[in-house]
Order: sequence, then C-alpha cells, then structure tokens
Amino acid sequence: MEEKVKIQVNNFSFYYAGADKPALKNINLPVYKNRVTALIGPSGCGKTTLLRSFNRMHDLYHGNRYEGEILLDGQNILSDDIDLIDLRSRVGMVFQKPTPFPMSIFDNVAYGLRLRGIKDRSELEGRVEKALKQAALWDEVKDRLKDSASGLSGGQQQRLVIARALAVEPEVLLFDEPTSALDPISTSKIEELVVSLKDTVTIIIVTHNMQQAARVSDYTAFMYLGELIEFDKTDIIFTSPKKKLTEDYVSGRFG
Ligand SMILES: Nc1ncnc2c1ncn2[C@@H]1O[C@H](COP(=O)(O)OP(=O)(O)OP(=O)(O)O)[C@@H](O)[C@H]1O
Repeated sequence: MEEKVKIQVNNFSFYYAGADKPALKNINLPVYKNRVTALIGPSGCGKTTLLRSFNRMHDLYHGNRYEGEILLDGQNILSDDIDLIDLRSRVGMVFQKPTPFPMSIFDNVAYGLRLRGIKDRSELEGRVEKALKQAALWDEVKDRLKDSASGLSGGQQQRLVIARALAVEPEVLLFDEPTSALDPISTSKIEELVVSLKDTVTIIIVTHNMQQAARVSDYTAFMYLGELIEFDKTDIIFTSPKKKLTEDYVSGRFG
C-alpha cells in the first residue's frame, strides 16, 4: 500500500544555544501518516532532540537554532510565522515520567479543552469520556472522575496523560520513552495503546528498548552521533539492515 507522508524532514540541523557543533546534522526523514515510527540509537545520539523539534519544544529556551525544514502536511513548521500554540495542539507530546496536573482526573483531561474555550459541560463530559476510552483508562476511572489524579498508579497516570493529549484531537503524538518509568504490565498496556492509536494519529516514539521498537513500530530510524544512519521498515532494520553500524547496534554489539 502506498504510504502517505505526514511529516517530511529535509536537510534538518539543530544547534543548542551556545554550542558550536550541531546536535543534529542534516537529517532527512519521512514520517508516514497513521504509522508508528521509532527513533532508536545509543544515548546522546539526538533522539530526544529530534522528537522535540517536531512541536518546537526547543523554542521554550532562548538561543536554540534550527536549520532546514520540517514539513507538516507540506507546511514548514520552522518558519517564523507558525503559531506555536496551534502547532502544539496539532502535535502533542507524552514524556518519560507521567506528569498529571495536581487536580482531578476529569480536570486533567478537560484541561486542554478548557484552554481552547470549551465550557459547555456536556461537551466537556463527552470529550473527556471519549479521550479516556481511547487511552484505555475509562473503565478504571469512570466512577471516580472527581478524585485526584495523584491517586492513580504510575501506569494509569501515564494513560491519563495520553488521554489529556488525545482530548484536543492532535494529528501527531510524540512519545519520549513513555514506559521507562513503568512496570512490565503497565508497559505492555501502553504498548498496546500506542498500536491501537495509530488509526487516529501519527505516532513517533523514542525508545531505548529495542524489543519495544520492534513490537510497536512500523518504521524505525536509527541515529548515531546526531546523524540519521538508516531508516526503513522496522522488520528490515531489525533483520536485514543495509548499514554495518545499524546491524552492530540492533544485534547488541555496542550500545
Ligand atoms: N539542553 C541542551 N543543551 C546543550 N546540549 C544538549 C542539550 N540537551 C541535549 N544536548 C546534547 O545533544 C546531544 C543529543 O542529546 P539527546 O538528549 O537528544 O540524545 P538522546 O539520543 O535522546 O539521548 P538519551 O537516549 O540518553 O536520552 C547530546 O550530545 C547532548 O549532550
């Protein structure tokens, strides 16, 4: 089947403020629509830096610099006239540690909706329920929506954060090692969730865990020292990569 490109990265380089060398060098990468793309590579290779470029999180700090282009549905998100609030509602992010806000379960999920001016109670309730169902958390919390989110387990908190991200109906979701703080059962729930969500959103996931990349992703990008070494279908990257460096990494010969 012909894949549709959701994001196209062209000749992209990134410099942290004050650094003379780029953290990312001339990256070229397609991200396919309604697919899961994994970013893998040894510590410090630039996975998180690339992930945070997709919704311009680096703009939160002064002096960081982008070069090249990142096209989202053909529009360059690095241009000066991009509305960052709008970009971040189209491209949501889930971090390594669950980050529920200190408020109720309901209010956590409704947070972004209220920020966007939705006040109508029944609309809020409908959208909160839908997002919690999408995040496979509804059955566990439907009778305690008014309880504080801090009473949930780590795995539930991570699904709550995913529900919060989904509530504003993003087109792309970025996951930065979403299971590294979770136990194996919570991890497999999040993995199942990631796979099920790709019907609705395009997903990019950074993971240190190669089995996880192999389980959840359709495409894999292997990075090393700020460069993209190889990008292909996940089964090819893991079974018959074209570059020796990729093969050494996926077979655990360095790391
Ligand atoms: N805020 C920062 N300022 C300056 N340099 C940074 C900053 N954050 C990261 N770097 C550098 O950019 C490079 C890429 O880091 P990045 O965190 O993207 O790697 P990573 O592949 O995600 O690593 P890990 O798997 O350990 O999280 C590293 O050399 C790192 O030291």
